[in-house]
Order: sequence, then C-alpha cells, then structure tokens
Amino acid sequence: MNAPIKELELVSVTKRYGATVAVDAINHRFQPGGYACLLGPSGCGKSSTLRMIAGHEIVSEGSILLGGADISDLPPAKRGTAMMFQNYALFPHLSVADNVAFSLKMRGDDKADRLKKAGEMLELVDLSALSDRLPDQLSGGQQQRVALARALITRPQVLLLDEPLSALDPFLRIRMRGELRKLQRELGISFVHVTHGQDEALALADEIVVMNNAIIEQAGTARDVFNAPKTAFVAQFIGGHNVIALPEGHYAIRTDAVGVLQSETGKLQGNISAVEYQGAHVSVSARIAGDQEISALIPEGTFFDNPFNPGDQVGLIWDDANLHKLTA
Ligand SMILES: Nc1ncnc2c1ncn2[C@@H]1O[C@H](COP(=O)(O)OP(=O)(O)OP(=O)(O)O)[C@@H](O)[C@H]1O
Repeated sequence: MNAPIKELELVSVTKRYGATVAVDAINHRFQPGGYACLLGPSGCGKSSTLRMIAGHEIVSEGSILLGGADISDLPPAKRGTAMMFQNYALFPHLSVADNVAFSLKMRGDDKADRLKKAGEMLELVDLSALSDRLPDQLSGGQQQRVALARALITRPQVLLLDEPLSALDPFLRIRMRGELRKLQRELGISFVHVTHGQDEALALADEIVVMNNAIIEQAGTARDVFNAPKTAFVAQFIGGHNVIALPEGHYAIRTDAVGVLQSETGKLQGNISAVEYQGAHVSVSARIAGDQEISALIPEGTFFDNPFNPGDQVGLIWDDANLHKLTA
C-alpha cells in the first residue's frame, strides 16, 4: 500500500512585490490526490500563488503546509512538490532521457539508477521510443510530455502546472488535457494547474479555485462553482450565466435556464439585440430596461421552429428556483 497523499494547505498566504499585493492572505486546503485548477484573469495572482507553493517565490506572509509540515522556507527540491513550466524549460543540448534524469543527477544519484528511473518515466508518458532525441526534434505535445516526465521523476506529492496547455494548438490542447487528467488519476497525486481558461478548468478539475484581485473569490467542485456562483465576477468569468439586477438584488441565472417568448408577456420584456448560431445551440440576447442584456441559450431545433430576429419584441421567462442570489 502506498502512503496516503499529503494535504497541501495555504494559511493566510500573502505575496507582495514592493507596493503591489499580488496575493492577499489567501487560505485554502487542496483535496489530497485531487486535480485542482487555479482559475482567474491575467494579473489576479494565480502564478504567484503557484510559484510560492513551488518555492520559486518567497512567501511575504503566511505559511504553506504539506501534510501539516511548514514547507514555506524549504528549497524547491526539498518540498515534495515539482513544477512544470509554461515553456517547458527543456535543456536544448541534452537528450530527452538526460532532460528527464536531470534532477536526479543534481541530487547525485548514480548513472544506472538515473537512466532506469528516466526510462520508467518516459514509459509513463509514452515516449520511450524518443529517449535519444534532442528537444528541438520533438513536436510541441512531445516536448510537453518530456517536461511532465522531468517534473514527475522526483516522485512529488504535488505537481504544479503553470498554464501547461497554452503553447499548444487548440486540437492538441484538448488531447493533452485528456492525457493530463488520465495521468493524474493513474498517479493519484495532487495536481494544481493554473489556467485562465474556464473551459479547461471545468473539463479537468475536481476542484476549481477562482481567484480575482489577489483573493480567492470561490472554491468548490467544478459543478458547484458553475451551478452556484457566489459573486457576479465568478458568474461572469465561469461563463454561461447572466447577472441580472432585480429590485431585490443581483442574481445569476444560467443562459440555458432562460426562455424567450414571441409575445411581450413573461417576467421581463425586451428587444432582441443579437442572435448567434453556435451549432447545437443558438444564443439569443435581449436588451431589457435599465440597459441590461440577458442571453438565452436555446437548443438549435427549438430556435428554428420559432426563430427570432434582431429588433423583435420578446418576453423572457425562467423558473425562479434557477435564480442564485449573489453576495457581491
Ligand atoms: N516579479 C514581479 N515584480 C513585480 N510585480 C509582479 C511580479 N510578478 C507579478 N507581479 C504582479 O503581481 C500581480 C499578480 O501577478 P501573477 O503573475 O501572479 O498573476 P497571474 O494571475 O498569474 O497573471 P497571468 O495569467 O497574466 O500570468 C500582477 O499585478 C503582476 O503585475
């Protein structure tokens, strides 16, 4: 039996760069052995958070705990974490196998042991056949797998990934996304993956941690965050929601929970402002009083049974049970 995976915990972690507060006293316990995505817009502090966990950036205040032990002051190689960088940072003059074995060489492991372990890691990422190549003789997806093998060779408790899919073309990105998820399940260790793509986070994560302006706005399972966003920011960033100002306060409602009527009845009245064909669905937007816009995602067949055009006067309907009151 393998020892249980240790829990990674952030305790009031702050990062300052001079007068800039990049991360403001965040607290979070990552689910051990889970796939977590740190999601947020550019500049929200997600890379700083990841780099502090990895030990590539000093924590200004607070602590990072792994299995209850404070690792905040340990060097990166002694933490039980490993990082895979956005640009992979492979050594161009070293073969695939030597790149993968690099950290073992630094640690002073003997050559036979290094090559054996590098071979196992290359098998794990399905690259055994290419072990003698140089990085520039590989495709983007293959380079990424080398970077993964190189990070995993130290047998970390936590693998940290900074925008790991951003350098790949859209087709490869979706394939590698599936491979990352499969690898995480096979290894059973914790992954913390930084992304600004909500699709990527929803597709991959057991747990999504949404950051904005240096704080955690909401954390939860992908389904909880999507179905019950707590703030207007989360509702808008995660996508697929309207944020509506009603006399009683602000509410989020999923775009697929809004219906559009040809008549001017319904809960609110408006004018169709845009119709966008999206394949399986058609997105219909209507402008209502107060200069608000509400979108409805209508199944393609339903839409074409009764199509709308920009300028049409319509009524909007929904079930109030689908409204989520927002706290901010
Ligand atoms: N080395 C640095 N010196 C000064 N300010 C920095 C430094 N690194 C980051 N910052 C600032 O800290 C804030 C958070 O940056 P960080 O890179 O953590 O954000 P991010 O969410 O990862 O953004 P991105 O998606 O663009 O990488 C930003 O305002 C950024 O300008």
